[in-house]
Amino acid sequence: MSDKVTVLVAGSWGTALASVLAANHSEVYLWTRKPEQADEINHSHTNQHYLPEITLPVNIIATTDMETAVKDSRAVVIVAPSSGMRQVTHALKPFWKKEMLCIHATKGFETETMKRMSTVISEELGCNEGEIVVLSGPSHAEEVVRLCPTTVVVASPDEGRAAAAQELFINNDFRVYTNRDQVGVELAGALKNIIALGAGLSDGLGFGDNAKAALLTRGLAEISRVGVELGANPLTFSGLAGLGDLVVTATSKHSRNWRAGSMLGQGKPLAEVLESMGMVVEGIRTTEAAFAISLKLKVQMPITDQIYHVLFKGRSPRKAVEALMGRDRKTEMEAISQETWEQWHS
Ligand SMILES: NC(=O)c1ccc[n+]([C@@H]2O[C@H](COP(=O)([O-])OP(=O)(O)OC[C@H]3O[C@@H](n4cnc5c(N)ncnc54)[C@H](O)[C@@H]3O)[C@@H](O)[C@H]2O)c1
Ligand SMILES: O=P(O)(O)OC[C@H](O)CO
Repeated sequence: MSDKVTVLVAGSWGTALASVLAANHSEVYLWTRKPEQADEINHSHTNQHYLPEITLPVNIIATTDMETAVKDSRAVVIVAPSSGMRQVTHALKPFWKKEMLCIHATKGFETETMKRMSTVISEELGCNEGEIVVLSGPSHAEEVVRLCPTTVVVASPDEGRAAAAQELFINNDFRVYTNRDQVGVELAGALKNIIALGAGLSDGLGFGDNAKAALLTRGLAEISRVGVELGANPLTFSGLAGLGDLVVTATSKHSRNWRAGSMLGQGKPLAEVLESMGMVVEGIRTTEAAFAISLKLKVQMPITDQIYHVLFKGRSPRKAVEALMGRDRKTEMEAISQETWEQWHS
């Protein structure tokens, strides 16, 4: 089998994952829709807009031609933002072969349908959802390209495919665990972005560490709650894709979700915040999807509910905090359904 591997889309994370793969494999093809970006990567070995001051490995070959990118590849890693996932996977389909390993590293939902990314990909490629591997965990692109030690998890119910994805990526700087809980890993990676926005809002309002610790802890409780209702293993939320990624996204200066939340907390309007980012802020769309899911499943997500109203209904961040702090008195475990509680303690 050839040693060629392919990454679809050359944003921050796609480029960083291509760099990891370039350390392990002889040829890494990186597909982008932008010809000027492909030229920059091939000639200057940089991707300045997304990863300033980083020199990329020379065995990353950028192209705008999907067939060139994918032909004879052993694995395709899709790193489109959730908003572009269906379109990118649709473009991949004519060149896709069943024997290729398909991995995605996107953290979000298709907002219109509330579907997870593995569902969207499997629908477009015409394969089983379980054949897709999801890569997630605490991993900012800016640190991965500087070879800072990073750990991630690759998840699929197909243990052979998860092991193959582990083998593809693992090296001394990038440690990869496997997990069978594809649903949980995918949901944890997407939903933590909402709580990271909330942590940014709290910091933007000038609150302290107590507020942030509360948001992370109660946030983890509510994303685990909805995750379990959607079929996740609750333990996944204590792992790299859950707690690990929640901590990094809610506290790191690299986090776009935290930064966006912080600007909103300082009173900037959403449109201005998004304009100034120049990169995707997945938590915005994810809040919309999670709010709709919580209504549909009748699962309590009080923090998500408040952030939804701040983002889309003009509620002031201060009013949102008041609403959270003034909720009915509860025991800490009260919001967990009886059924889930019994499952955990049986
Ligand atoms: N940046 C990180 O550190 C990081 C880490 C882990 C996971 N992620 C996840 O990876 C995904 C991608 O994020 P990113 O940071 O690379 O975003 P980014 O904003 O840095 O780059 C997104 C890229 O996707 C391209 N794109 C958007 N829609 C497209 C379409 N329809 N067709 C083709 N190209 C399209 C854009 O042109 C851009 O180059 C997100 O789900 C994010 O949560 C990011
Ligand atoms: O920069 P963010 O907020 O999109 O977060 C990136 C990753 O999800 C961190 O693991």
